[in-house]
Amino acid sequence: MDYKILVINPGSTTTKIAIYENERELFCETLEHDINELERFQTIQDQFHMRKDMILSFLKDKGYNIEELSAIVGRGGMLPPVKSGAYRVNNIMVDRLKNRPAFEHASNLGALIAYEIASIIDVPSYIYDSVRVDELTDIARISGMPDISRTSTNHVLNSRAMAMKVAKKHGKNYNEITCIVAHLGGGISVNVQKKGKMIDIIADDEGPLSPERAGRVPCKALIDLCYSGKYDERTMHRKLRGSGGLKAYLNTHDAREVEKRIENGDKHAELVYEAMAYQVAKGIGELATVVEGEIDYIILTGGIAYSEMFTNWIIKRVKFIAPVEIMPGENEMESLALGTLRVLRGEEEANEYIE
Ligand SMILES: Nc1ncnc2c1ncn2[C@@H]1O[C@H](COP(=O)(O)OP(=O)(O)O)[C@@H](O)[C@H]1O
Ligand SMILES: CCCC(=O)OP(=O)(O)O
Repeated sequence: MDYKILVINPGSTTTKIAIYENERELFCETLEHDINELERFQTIQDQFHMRKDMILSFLKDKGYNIEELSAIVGRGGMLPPVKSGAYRVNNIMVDRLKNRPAFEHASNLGALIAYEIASIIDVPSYIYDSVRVDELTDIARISGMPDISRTSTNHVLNSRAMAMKVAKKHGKNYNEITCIVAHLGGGISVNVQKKGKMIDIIADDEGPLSPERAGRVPCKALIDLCYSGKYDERTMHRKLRGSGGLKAYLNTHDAREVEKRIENGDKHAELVYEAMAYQVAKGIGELATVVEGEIDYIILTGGIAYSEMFTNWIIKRVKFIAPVEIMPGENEMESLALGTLRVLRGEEEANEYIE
């Protein structure tokens, strides 16, 4: 039986869409959203109709009939912690993402738009390997402050897909290997996957600085800044996510632009950019202790993994731990499609979302 799957992946300034017929990609398109147009909306949630309508008109203009779709999958958003794999989108998930997401993020729209379009044509909608997959061990949850329990938010979809690819490349089963994956994109996350489970992570506000995020910063100074009266809450959040990291130090979140400056002799750019690699390497070292150094592969993936300059800085610091595999780019659209295909074929069961 043939299946056609529409994949929806909303990012901060783009919505990527693709249609897969079984394993074959029929097309993949990035719909760009004008930054001035996005600023018209108070919240990301308010962009729902604009993004959904844009997808539907794109499909219509290109002659794709949505009635032919077997299922729709969206990138999973900021839910309370969930399991890995697929979830069928239901009313409870929709209510959570619309009204009480863990925090605002463009990916919250993935499930919502998938559900809305799927209900027009009466097919199922799913999310797969949500950013909120949480398989941390009990010991990893202790933060040092009883009011704050550690939880997991990271680039699960691409990180798991790359780990599976590397396992396959070496003729091994994903569930047999232990690896550390660093996703090097606009946001950076590092995670350790032991025999199919992502048992600890270093990401986001606990992680390395990244093109648009501050990462882990000294807490006492951060508290002082929050109460300094200089910045409101929204601005402080933006300093951590959106306008932190390379953007704050160098006024660009494009790693390629930073590399051009370094090639032209900009020593400050070099210091900050190498600090980002240094922090990624430190994160890998830290997670290596979680599995007592027993690691089969370290995997570098995401857009910045295309850069030899950047990956070489990491490799020189971590190659004593395990062999390093470079898997540049991200595999999110294919991973969403293939995960859904396994569900449609009955090779994998979708979880039911409950709270
Ligand atoms: N060839 C390259 N060399 C260095 N950096 C790159 C290259 N290609 C893309 N990047 C950087 O990758 C980052 C985006 O990574 P990507 O994984 O595509 O995004 P995201 O995780 O934000 O969806 C940007 O900082 C971009 O400049
Ligand atoms: C670290 C959680 C996932 C995430 O932030 O995704 P983006 O980098 O795509 O925003």
